[in-house]
Amino acid sequence: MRYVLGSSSFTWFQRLMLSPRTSLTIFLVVAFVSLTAVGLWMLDGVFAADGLGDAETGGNIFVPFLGVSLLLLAVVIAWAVWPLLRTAGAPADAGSDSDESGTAFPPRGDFSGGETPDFSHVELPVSEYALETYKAAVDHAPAAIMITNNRGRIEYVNEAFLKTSGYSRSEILGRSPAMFGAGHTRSEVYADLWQTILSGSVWRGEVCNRRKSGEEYWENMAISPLRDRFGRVSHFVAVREDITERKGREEDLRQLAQVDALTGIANRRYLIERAEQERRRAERFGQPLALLMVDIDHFKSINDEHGHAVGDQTIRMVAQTCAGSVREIDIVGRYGGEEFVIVLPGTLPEGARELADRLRQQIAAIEIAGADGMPVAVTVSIGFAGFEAGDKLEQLLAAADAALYRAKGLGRNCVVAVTDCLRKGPPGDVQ
Ligand SMILES: Nc1nc2c(ncn2[C@@H]2O[C@H](COP(=O)(O)OP(=O)(O)OP(=O)(O)O)[C@@H](O)[C@H]2O)c(=O)[nH]1
Repeated sequence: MRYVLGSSSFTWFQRLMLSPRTSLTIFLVVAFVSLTAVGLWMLDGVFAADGLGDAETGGNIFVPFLGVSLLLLAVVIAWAVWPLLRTAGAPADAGSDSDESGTAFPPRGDFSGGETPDFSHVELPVSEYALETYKAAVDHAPAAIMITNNRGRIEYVNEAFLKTSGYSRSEILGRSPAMFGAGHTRSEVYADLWQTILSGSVWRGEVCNRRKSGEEYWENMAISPLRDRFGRVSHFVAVREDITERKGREEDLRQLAQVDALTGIANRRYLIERAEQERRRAERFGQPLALLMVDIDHFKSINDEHGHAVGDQTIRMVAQTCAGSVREIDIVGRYGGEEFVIVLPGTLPEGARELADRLRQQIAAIEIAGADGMPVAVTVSIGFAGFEAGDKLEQLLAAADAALYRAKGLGRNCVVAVTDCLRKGPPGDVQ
């Protein structure tokens, strides 16, 4: 016999019709009425002879027969209606655990330690019709639903799950949910997931999975433990929503917020944010940090002679050359119109000079066709500075800028390191 908790969605009439107790009652009532009718028919001869019986001799046996029948009828009806009267007054999810014979089930929860069991929940019998309705609701729910047992094997997936994952049911059932992992989710996320659901709570999070086609997709998941009637975790139900599109939009917004539209490298705002992170790291751990400031020489002339399209193309190519010359951990950003900043974590001034020289030469070798079809000469001036303890980011930027200014003064297409004198402002030593 199957049961379900909570009866608030059932009308009295439905309860009445669903209860086996009611069916039995109806049967007994019909039986009593039939018996009474048969008794009357059998006593027909007596009535025919004596009317309603012999009052003097007390020979009217119909009256006690009917009395006993009605009494039994009243007892049976009371027996049938009493549980409904009791449960009707209780909250929707309250009552007592009982099966159709009235036997209490072991209630949920851990009752070790001599606690009084809580019999406040009632379990009402559920018809096959109701169960079919619930199953259809889960089967065709718009969210993907998966049920795994407590050994981590998949026991159920609904239609939406099959559609999202691209697998057939037979390819999924009995296997581990790990089959969907794209391999990007950090192990701490899974550790947190298991810790949460094994402690009986609901875990919510975003996970990157892989469809059967190999395509990766993002899902927002809520996983909750299911307990059996003895309070033990027997299954886990996961409700999953495909959020790949939303993630894509978020990524687009992130790109817009961080990336310079013309060049594809970091924009000024993001550059400063990342540079500040690196400055703090250098400060805290006493690590070296260098910063390069790169500026295209006579860029105004390029614009004027060849037009803005060629000017833009020049900016793009210089940016790409800068980005292609550095390590993954370095940060390249567009600081101004034709000015770029390169942040070099863990780099001493010697290393910065080496990179700056190489970069200057690579940029001088860039080939861009001008408006007249002739190559455009592109050179850059570079100033650089090493982080000194206590430097604020503005000071570090100003130091590199001072060196760049000096490089321009020296005739451009050269690299200059900042010196103490340059840091202090007045013109000084040039390297
Ligand atoms: N095509 C194009 N031009 C830009 C962009 N941003 C700034 N500029 C132009 O770049 C030019 C920069 O000129 P200046 O600051 O005088 O510098 P310069 O001509 O490179 O001279 P030096 O730096 O002293 O060698 C200005 O004419 C700006 O209008 C851009 O995104 N695209």
